[in-house]
Amino acid sequence: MTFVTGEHTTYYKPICKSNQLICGYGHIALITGWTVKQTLVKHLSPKEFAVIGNLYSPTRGITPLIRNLLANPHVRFVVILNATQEDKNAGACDCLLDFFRNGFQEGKSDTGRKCWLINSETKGYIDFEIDAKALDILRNSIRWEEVKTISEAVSRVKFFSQNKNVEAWGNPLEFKEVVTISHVLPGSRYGHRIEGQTIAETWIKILHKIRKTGTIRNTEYGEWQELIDIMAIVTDEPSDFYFPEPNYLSIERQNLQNYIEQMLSDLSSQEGVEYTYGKRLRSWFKQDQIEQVIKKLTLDINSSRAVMSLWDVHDHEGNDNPPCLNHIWLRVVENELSLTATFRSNDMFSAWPANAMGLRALQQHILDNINQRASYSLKMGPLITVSQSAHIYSDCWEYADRLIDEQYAKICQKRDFNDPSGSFVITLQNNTIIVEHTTPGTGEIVNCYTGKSARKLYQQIASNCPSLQVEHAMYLGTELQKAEIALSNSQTYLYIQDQPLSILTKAIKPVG
Ligand SMILES: O=c1ccn([C@H]2C[C@H](O)[C@@H](COP(=O)(O)O)O2)c(=O)[nH]1
Repeated sequence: MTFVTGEHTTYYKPICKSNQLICGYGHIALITGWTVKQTLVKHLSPKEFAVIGNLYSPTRGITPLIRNLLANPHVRFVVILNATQEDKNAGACDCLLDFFRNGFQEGKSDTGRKCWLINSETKGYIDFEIDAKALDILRNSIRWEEVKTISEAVSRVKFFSQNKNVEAWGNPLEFKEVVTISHVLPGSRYGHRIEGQTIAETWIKILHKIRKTGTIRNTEYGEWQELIDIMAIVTDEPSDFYFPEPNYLSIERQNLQNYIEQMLSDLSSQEGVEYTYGKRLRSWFKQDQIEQVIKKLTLDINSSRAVMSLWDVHDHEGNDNPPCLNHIWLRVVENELSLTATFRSNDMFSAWPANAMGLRALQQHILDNINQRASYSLKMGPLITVSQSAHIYSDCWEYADRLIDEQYAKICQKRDFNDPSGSFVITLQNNTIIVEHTTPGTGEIVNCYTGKSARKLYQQIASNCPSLQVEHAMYLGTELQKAEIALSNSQTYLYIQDQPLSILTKAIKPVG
């Protein structure tokens, strides 16, 4: 069946991401890349376009776009607005253009999933469940055009919309979607502490934590899995940033410098470009807040007032894109400068690695300036992010799960046993279990527990040291149980910490 859309009666019916799209009655899809779509819709009437939508990511955004185009065969024109620096960084519009220009081939995603790979310098994926023939029909049936400015986009849409009697290329097509099922384990919802040496390592731990115990909920953007208040502590990110090889992060090294500039500089705002954090920090409140905190700490290194605010009370009124990063605080302790940043809402898969790297660069900038101006030799302390709604969108669950499968076990294997809560030395003396609690590193004794029952001892230790690392606590439990067995069978067993229980030979059996 074919039908004629010249009368503008066919309403666009998205099958994916419907709440993120502005739909109309025309036969032109306007893809705005990273430009805010509201800046275009105000220049157009719903008769002139079929749909207006953003395209952010070449690996995750092109598939839903294509599914929607296949389900709406009356769309015969695509105008792609490839205008901003973010578009250049993400490469999604370039990759979509390459899909139309160069096609696709069978391949694998970075996480090993079979998919259609777009023939492009930018990695772009299309779900393998979509029939290749249908993709070719789409490529041959749609006229596409790249534009570089908002006004050009508007005028091309208006121009194409003058075409009357445009025929649909065929019947609507829909293809199966592979749904990633989540098995959520029980766990507390509020307040989580995650620590890692690098942003890459901390990220995997964050993904693991959210995927295992996060609450699945519906939002205006579709489904996501969320924990509330994740505090992520990155202790040792190197100054030139660690990118794993091959890079599994959701940011590429070549895009980092540009992101850092958006965090540190007051880039002049362009129509359609969302606020940048640099603008909020440098000029939004008619103050350069980065300079303010440098001056504050230079004058008083002990100040607890080194605060920067990004949330504007007016953000409640009619701002469609209020900042996710809201508050930054710096603190010097024992010659280290730490930076703590609070996000009201944080996309932990797609945005957190870039957010964390930008903040780390800001921390370095502030440190360098304080050291220069006040001849201090402060060192970089940890970067701490507090993500209030810490979420992973459902379309990233599959990627996140594969990454967790590949990386999480490796990270757990290379853990050290330096529990900041200290260590425990267990011995048997005078028919009693002695447990000495020592400081990490120097091994000074800070407490001593004595008794005959493993359970009573671990209960005392647990109540005194509630922040023991999980594996350390489990280890202590097994050691204490071994000590109790040896104590109640002192003629048979010898207890030595970290050794298997050994059976006493006659020669070394204790007397009496
Ligand atoms: O620096 C940023 C900017 C945006 N987001 C994500 C968080 C949310 O997923 C979405 C913003 O949605 P609202 O909370 O503004 O509705 O973008 C971030 O994680 N970091």
